[in-house]
Amino acid sequence: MTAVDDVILRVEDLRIRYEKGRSIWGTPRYSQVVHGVSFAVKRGETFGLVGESGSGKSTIGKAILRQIPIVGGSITFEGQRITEWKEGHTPLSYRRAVQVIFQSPRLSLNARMLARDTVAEAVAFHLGLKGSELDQRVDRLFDDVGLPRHLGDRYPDELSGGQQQRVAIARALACDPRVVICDEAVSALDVSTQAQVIALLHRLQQERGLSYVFISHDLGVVRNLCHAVGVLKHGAFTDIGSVEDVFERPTSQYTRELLDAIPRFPGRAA
Ligand SMILES: Nc1ncnc2c1ncn2[C@@H]1O[C@H](COP(=O)(O)OP(=O)(O)OP(=O)(O)O)[C@@H](O)[C@H]1O
Repeated sequence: MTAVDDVILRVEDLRIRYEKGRSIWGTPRYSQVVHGVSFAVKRGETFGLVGESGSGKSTIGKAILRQIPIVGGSITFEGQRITEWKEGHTPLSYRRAVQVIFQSPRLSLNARMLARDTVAEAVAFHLGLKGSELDQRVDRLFDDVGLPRHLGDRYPDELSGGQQQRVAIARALACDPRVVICDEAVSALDVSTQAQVIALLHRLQQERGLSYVFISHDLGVVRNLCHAVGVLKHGAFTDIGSVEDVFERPTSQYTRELLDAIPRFPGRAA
């Protein structure tokens, strides 16, 4: 059994709907996209959310980030029920503790800001550092994500996709988060760059004790990086459990079909 303290983030019976237009009387119409999803993310581990496009993966990520309202259920972070906070009143401490990395760093980075300034801005905002202290912290973050320091003088468009994603990771790490939501964070990268970024995420997890919610449609990648996984279909889990259980002993036909679609899996990233 999981000790309560092992769990950093708990999602219980989460239900989310989006407004889908209005009736001729002006009454809002809703479409429910997440139907009672529950899972726990352990400290220093990775929980994978997999499923086909439109199954509700990013919606769950957005709810954890408090970017969208929920209809029912709860989300608890380090014992605090964050879904009880009023909309628009997310404490800065939570926004620091839970960061996100998106699929396209090109879209998430400011095209007119140098890589170094992108990271420095986050460090200055969250940690209030200036001058040489700020410079040293930014240098360390570049080193931590394996980005040569001289690349700090480039704009996003002058960097490769993998380098851009490293800048986005360095920026996300600037405030020492405990949880990082990785929303298709490696999906846009070519296979060899993808492997390098996965190895980087794995190393950062070991070094910093980070927990990840890893959103992906790629089961091979999930098998490599995740400890536990939930397979989503139309906003509900068809399977949930340890990676070994779900991949070796899937209980639903849907998960079996997804697994059959990939021929074989490499071992876990070192
Ligand atoms: N802002 C929105 N307003 C209305 N419906 C939305 C909104 N965002 C997402 N949806 C719908 O909610 C459902 C779940 O979308 P979501 O983006 O969470 O899926 P996903 O599994 O992350 O898909 P993908 O892998 O393509 O990103 C989809 O049917 C989508 O069309």
